[in-house]
Amino acid sequence: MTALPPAAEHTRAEVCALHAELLRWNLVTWTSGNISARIPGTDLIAIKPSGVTYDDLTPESIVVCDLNGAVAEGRHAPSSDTDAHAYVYRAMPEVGGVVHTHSPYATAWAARNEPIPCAITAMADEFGDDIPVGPFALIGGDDIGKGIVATLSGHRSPAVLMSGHGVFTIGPDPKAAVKAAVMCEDVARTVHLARQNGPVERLPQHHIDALYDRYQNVYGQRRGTDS
Ligand SMILES: O=C(CO)[C@@H](O)[C@@H](O)COP(=O)(O)O
Repeated sequence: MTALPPAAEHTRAEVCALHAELLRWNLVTWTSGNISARIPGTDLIAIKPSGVTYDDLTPESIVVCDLNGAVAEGRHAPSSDTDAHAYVYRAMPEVGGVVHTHSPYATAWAARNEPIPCAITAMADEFGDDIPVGPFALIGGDDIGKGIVATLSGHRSPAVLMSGHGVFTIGPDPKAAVKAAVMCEDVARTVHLARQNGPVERLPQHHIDALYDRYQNVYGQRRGTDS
């Protein structure tokens, strides 16, 4: 097996810990869903082992793969979505984390092949646009990854609803990708509930742009301030 750089163990521990957030926010059921992260300074990724229940995940069970999805180190077979994650990392160098869930409200929108309209400020903040739908693709191989990249390249949204399947999110790091998955399910539920009582209007684009800019560049604690 490949001798791993020190960063690999830190990333494996981070990826393992972040899977608990998918349970905490009710985004996964049984063994569905998975998280991966690029291992800094390497051409390697750390990804969830396939079919392992969340309670049984440990840092040592997180699998290290190269950017073609081949196992570099690990006792388990990697996620069945490894090809999809690896394709995204090869095609989008800015991406440091990828998350996949079947969270119920967002997956219901994916089942309807319907983008979630940017109708509330929380969507403008985090997604800067509608949450788009990507093409249906079978699991394994590059088709899911190609659909994610084709849909999200040049798009503000870090989330895509893969038709008939579920949510994939990206981020500069795995925590950002997990946040995008949490917020995707939150807004999917809110907009769904709103539409139960009547049509929902998309916010005017200039408001979406202003809200997105504020949230991405002003909101919260800036670096260097006492937080
Ligand atoms: O949706 C799929 C594959 O895309 C599920 O099998 C996936 O959520 C979980 O698979 P893994 O346990 O990561 O292999």
